[in-house]
Amino acid sequence: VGVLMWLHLYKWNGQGTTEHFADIILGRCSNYTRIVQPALRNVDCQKIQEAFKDAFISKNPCNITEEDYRPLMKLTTQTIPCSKTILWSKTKEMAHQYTRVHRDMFTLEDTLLGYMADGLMWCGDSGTSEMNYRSCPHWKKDCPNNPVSVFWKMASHRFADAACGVVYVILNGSLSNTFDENSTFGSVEIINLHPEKVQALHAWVIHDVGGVPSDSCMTSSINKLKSITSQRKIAFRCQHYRPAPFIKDVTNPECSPCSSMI
Ligand SMILES: Nc1nc2c(c(=O)[nH]1)N1CN2[C@@H]2O[C@H](COP(=O)(O)OP(=O)(O)OC[C@H]3O[C@@H]1[C@H](O)[C@@H]3O)[C@@H](O)[C@H]2O
Repeated sequence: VGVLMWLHLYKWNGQGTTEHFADIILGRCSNYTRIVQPALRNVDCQKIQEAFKDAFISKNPCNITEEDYRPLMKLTTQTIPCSKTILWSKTKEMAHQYTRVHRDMFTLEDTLLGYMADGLMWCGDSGTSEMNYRSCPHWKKDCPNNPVSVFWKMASHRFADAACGVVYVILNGSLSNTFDENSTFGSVEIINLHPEKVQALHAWVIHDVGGVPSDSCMTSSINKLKSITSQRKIAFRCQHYRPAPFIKDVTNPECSPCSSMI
């Protein structure tokens, strides 16, 4: 029986549920609603923890749906001021350095939902109420509709759906496809921005310090992003930066910012 149990727990190719997952969710929720955003102090973190677990516990981890997360979504609705939404793609660390300096702006991680889940893994299995700490489905090697991938797709969808005013996106100018249509930004967020609420998308393209300042706003992938936004009746603007001035917003003689309207 032991071997069968071992096989049952180790059958996936992805990392297992983060140790103390439920306690981390509860602790992060309390921290966020008391310290990071006290305006949310009336949120019930116990209920949120329960709703998060109920989304995937005792369910097949390859057949999770956005519906499973609806109760959690209802408990974590949050209003972001217009022109304060920051999206990112392949620039996670840079985006969070920026919002650590510009505290009035929000990446998904700076909202309660993203703050609680960032960096964690979680999955369960039908037929048991336990979390699987040994392994969880890998989105490519096992299945895309696993608890973590469905969560980020749903959270990203909702984050973009709620955005208004000017929306910013931080992209990586050091990659050949600075804009990747298959990324979450490219396949979920950009298509869920509402033209009646979002006037413009401003892309900040960051290229390596010391790297040759390519004119990374004129690449084919950025032109693809521009064509998608104009088809959706959303104005587009692109500026490219070196990391340092971008983060500290200091003027930098050679590139302050190197803007190019396209
Ligand atoms: N911890 C977070 N993870 C993710 C966020 C997010 O906000 N926080 N995501 C997605 N995401 C997960 O990160 C990788 C892809 O990143 P990466 O390839 O670097 O970029 P993506 O465009 O796919 O996704 C970033 C974009 O979607 C939201 C966030 O608001 C950004 O505007 C993939 O597994 C996604 O499911």
